Amino acid sequence: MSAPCLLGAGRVAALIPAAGSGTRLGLGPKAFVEVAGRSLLARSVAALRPLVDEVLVALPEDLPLPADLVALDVQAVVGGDTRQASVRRLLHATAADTVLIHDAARPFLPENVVLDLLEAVAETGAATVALPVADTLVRAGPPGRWGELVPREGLWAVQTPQAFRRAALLAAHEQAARDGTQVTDDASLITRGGGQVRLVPGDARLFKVTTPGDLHLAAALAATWDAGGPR
Ligand SMILES: Nc1ccn([C@@H]2O[C@H](COP(=O)(O)OP(=O)(O)OP(=O)(O)O)[C@@H](O)[C@H]2O)c(=O)n1
Ligand SMILES: C[C@](O)(CO)[C@H](O)COP(=O)(O)O
Repeated sequence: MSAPCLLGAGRVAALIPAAGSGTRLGLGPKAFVEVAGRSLLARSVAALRPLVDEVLVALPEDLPLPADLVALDVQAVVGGDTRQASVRRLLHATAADTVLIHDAARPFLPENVVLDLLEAVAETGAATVALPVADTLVRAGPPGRWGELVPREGLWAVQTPQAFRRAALLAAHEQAARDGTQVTDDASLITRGGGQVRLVPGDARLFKVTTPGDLHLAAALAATWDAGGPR
């Protein structure tokens, strides 16, 4: 029996938005960028495939599914103009009970984080991985100048994966499409409709590869990760 079934989440689909253009990284479609010989997308898929019943990825329109993913039994859909649009297309392409949404751009995903998230979604219907903020926070004033201190108490930085009952997230996306709401993650859509979202402690290694500096960090981490270091 699969991990999701054991945890009571029903049939689980991992939905991976991977259709971004990677503007901030500047190396072309980001999900296809390689770290230590393996793409960000392949790393994210490999982390999730053993833990879920199906995997769907949203790709840029002109790019086929890489050959190494076909072997992993992955379905592809064409993504949209925004992350939100890509996730909406993925939601329409599955009939799973529970969906786990994970950025292709977060390639180092520890198994215990996924299992904690699946347990939480089975209990609550909506949960996201996140980390308590550890730095002092400031809102900038004039460009490049300290403006106002933001108390960090109670603040968490939201990561992925996030997990939801598919029907609830699909309804939230359809509502957002009707009223033109644009948000940067899926948990926000649930809370806009009055829903509760459980925060599940994440992992520093789940950082999102966004800028060139992150790629150096990813290469360093891959050396221990690929050698089977602690997950
Ligand atoms: N139209 C889009 C935009 C983003 N994504 C995906 O959403 C995740 C988070 O997006 P982000 O890190 O912003 O990636 P990019 O949009 O590629 O980066 P940038 O904003 O620098 O262009 C990534 O896995 C990305 O591929 C997507 O599926 N469809
Ligand atoms: C979903 C997300 O990774 C949670 O932190 C984030 O909001 C994505 O933002 P992006 O600007 O699309 O990278």
